[in-house]
Amino acid sequence: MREDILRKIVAVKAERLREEKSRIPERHWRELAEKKAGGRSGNFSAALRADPQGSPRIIAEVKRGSPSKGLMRPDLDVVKTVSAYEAGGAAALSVLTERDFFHARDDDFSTARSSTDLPLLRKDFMWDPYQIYQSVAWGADAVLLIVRILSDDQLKDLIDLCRELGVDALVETHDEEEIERAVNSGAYVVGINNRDLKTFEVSVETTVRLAGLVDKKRHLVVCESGIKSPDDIRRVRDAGVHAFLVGEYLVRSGDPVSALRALLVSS
Ligand SMILES: O=C(O)c1ccccc1NCC(=O)[C@H](O)[C@H](O)COP(=O)(O)O
Repeated sequence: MREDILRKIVAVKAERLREEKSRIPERHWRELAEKKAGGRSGNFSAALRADPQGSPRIIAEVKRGSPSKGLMRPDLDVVKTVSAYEAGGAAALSVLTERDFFHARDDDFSTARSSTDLPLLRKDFMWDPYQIYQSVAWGADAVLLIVRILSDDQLKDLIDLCRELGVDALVETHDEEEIERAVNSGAYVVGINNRDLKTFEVSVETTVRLAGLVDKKRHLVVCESGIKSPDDIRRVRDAGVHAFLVGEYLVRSGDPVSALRALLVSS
């Protein structure tokens, strides 16, 4: 069986981070982040909270490629994609910023930021406060924290730092144990990723199974990965999930406005 892809990604990312830190010290990002702190506070989580009878909240992802699918959209135009997601009714956007496995370009996040006022999630592999300061300095409303790559202390410290800086943390889990660790570390927005990191198989049944473990009155739950039809949304929505993170289905659709609208009227 294949090795968990996260280990590989983190090893490559650690090298990139070392190089980045040698060029730009943490102080630079910290000072910028502290100036911006609280400016966009709570935007992301507020966008995911909705009237349970209303349409589903969708976080639409800007995604050029992935470890499971390779380079899907080398031609992806971030400005046009963001504008289509806005027109289609996305509640928030996710922008992948990892270069080696997800083929992100250096300016994808800044281009998205200057193209929309919708809440933006920086989706990357993060374990160092440096990356959180940098995300806030870039104008992120939320950052991804993946439980599997963090110790309990790291997770708690990063969630606390996010709170101090007024940025939401989408705390991503894959199984029962990780949900418990996320909740015990103070996560408010809990993501459940449907992708098996060893086989790359995706099944929305993962969210259906795990969502029951999260108290929906105290936490927001986000279903992540593998959503490719209105039926998937219907199925998961019945489990009480607040929002859905959708990438591949939208970037491959050829018509993201219609694809998003179809998902939004699915319940
Ligand atoms: O997308 C992958 O292949 C992948 C592999 C290993 C770790 C993470 C991966 N994806 C990150 C994501 O969580 C997704 O980009 C996001 O949930 C959207 O998923 P999808 O709608 O299936 O593109």
